[in-house]
Amino acid sequence: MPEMLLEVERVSMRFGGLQALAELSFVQQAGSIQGLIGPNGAGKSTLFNVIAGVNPPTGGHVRFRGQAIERLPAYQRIRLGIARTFQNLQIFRDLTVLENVMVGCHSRFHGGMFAAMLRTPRMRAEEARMRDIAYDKLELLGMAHKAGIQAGALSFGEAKILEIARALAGEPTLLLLDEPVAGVPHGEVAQVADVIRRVNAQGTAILLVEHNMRFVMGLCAHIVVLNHGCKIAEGDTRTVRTHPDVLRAYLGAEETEHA
Ligand SMILES: Nc1ncnc2c1ncn2[C@@H]1O[C@H](COP(=O)(O)OP(=O)(O)OP(=O)(O)O)[C@@H](O)[C@H]1O
Repeated sequence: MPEMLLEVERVSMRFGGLQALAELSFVQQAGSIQGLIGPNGAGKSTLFNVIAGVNPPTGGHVRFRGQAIERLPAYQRIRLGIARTFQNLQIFRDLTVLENVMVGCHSRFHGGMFAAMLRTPRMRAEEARMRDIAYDKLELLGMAHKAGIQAGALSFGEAKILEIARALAGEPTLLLLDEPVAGVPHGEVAQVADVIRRVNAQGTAILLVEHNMRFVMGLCAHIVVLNHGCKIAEGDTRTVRTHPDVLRAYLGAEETEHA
């Protein structure tokens, strides 16, 4: 029996008069890849923010490995094993690729600022360890040969993969990917899909928000569909693709398939 990793239970999110999420419930098993789709404004990013700890929900519960986390600050959730990437690229363009990934290691290390400034032996050892972990992540994602170059010189697809590598540096058990192929040229999409499969093969569960339907259907065995903050369908790709409410929601929103 697979472990229940994430339980979203009747989660609501209200911004003033706007109900962005309405009593939304779903679960995610450890080690699974799950898609979260829905037209613009359906509530996908709001849900990511609730799970990652940007905003507490106005109702309901989020449990991670059985523990209620909906009131925990974001940094504590990272330590528990929840990592995310963002819709808009957030890399440090002037740092090297390796240094960008090392930034993601900080949640796992505890050397203080003074230790860092004084470059104590402990701090130097931590830094060497971070370098090794960061390099391992780049190797896993097929980016080790770019470790020393400036992140600003990467292609857009590589930069999106770099963000995934940085999120992995904290050794998450759940990775939230917010539109990993938005804006990625067609020729690089398969590379990002391959990276996501590799990450998942290492045991990391993935919750994937993406508008590119072919990409989602190719990666996810199970998909949850939101519209106007409510879950309108969930199931395997076939169930979701043929569900009348899903077809109606997408037709109404003029969604297009990018791939
Ligand atoms: N901080 C906020 N304050 C007020 N309203 C918000 C806030 N964040 C989101 N919303 C509203 O909540 C609703 C859901 O937005 P959300 O960004 O979660 O949708 P989405 O499914 O991620 O859309 P997209 O696919 O376009 O990214 C929208 O109506 C949005 O305008």
